[in-house]
Amino acid sequence: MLEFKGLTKQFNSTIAVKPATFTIPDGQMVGIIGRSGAGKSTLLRMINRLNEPSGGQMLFQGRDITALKGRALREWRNECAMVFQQFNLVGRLNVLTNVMSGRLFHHDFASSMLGIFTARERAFAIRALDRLGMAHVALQQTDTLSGGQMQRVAIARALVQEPRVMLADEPIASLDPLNAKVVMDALRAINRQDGLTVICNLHTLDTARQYCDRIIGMQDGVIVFDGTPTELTDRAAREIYGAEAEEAFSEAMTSTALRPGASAPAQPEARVVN
Ligand SMILES: Nc1ncnc2c1ncn2[C@@H]1O[C@H](COP(=O)(O)OP(=O)(O)OP(=O)(O)O)[C@@H](O)[C@H]1O
Repeated sequence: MLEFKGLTKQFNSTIAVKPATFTIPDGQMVGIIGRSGAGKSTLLRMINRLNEPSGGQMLFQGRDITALKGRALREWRNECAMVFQQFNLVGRLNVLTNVMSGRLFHHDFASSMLGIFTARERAFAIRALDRLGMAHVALQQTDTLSGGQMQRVAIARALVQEPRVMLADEPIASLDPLNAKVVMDALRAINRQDGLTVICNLHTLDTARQYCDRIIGMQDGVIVFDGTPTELTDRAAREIYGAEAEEAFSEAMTSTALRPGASAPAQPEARVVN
């Protein structure tokens, strides 16, 4: 369980995230939505401490994440795998090497510099690629792949970290609707099959509605909505998006091709924040 207790972030005069208090139970798939600048990325990046909180506390299974330093902090970052909008892969390396780089935390400096991985790690990486339908390109140079394929490789790399939480910062923002569906299906399969908590920032309203158990809506650094997709009425969504509502709604219309797999979403704890 991830607990946020008055977690806040200020950049100079901008309060990007105002004190946020909420809990994410293990195994939930959470979508964070809101207009540009609402604080979504800052909130997500505080979880793995890529953004250092300015105040408040964050606990994972009762352990204070905000207090971690040195190796303990690196270990937490390894447990908290992250996928990014721009994939963050090394294009000139082959796919398998990119995936195995997810194991670097488990290596000493010398073996990581030399790129020495065990046979077990290679097999693990191939299995992760296979889960994402990408094992056939394991030895291909990464920059020859399409965006959707690259994001699947990035997810495979995140998986070999053996994470306890998966963070995804706009994972489908650079993809066409078909690839976006493949990537969201993969994230949801991982969530359902492994019971892994997945927290993702999403621009597309109906993607959040279709794939997430729970939606958190942010506006000007404040969580203004926290509930299930069915509780996120059009009226509530318009309030979250404000002046950008029409854009969010038209994106929803153009992405109706996104239909997740058949399994029904688990019922999360839900609450509407006014
Ligand atoms: N490193 C930074 N330095 C200064 N201000 C920042 C920094 N990062 C974010 N901000 C500010 O914090 C606020 C929240 O930004 P954030 O990127 O979290 O929003 P967002 O909802 O993720 O937006 P988008 O959807 O456009 O990515 C914005 O006003 C932004 O300008």
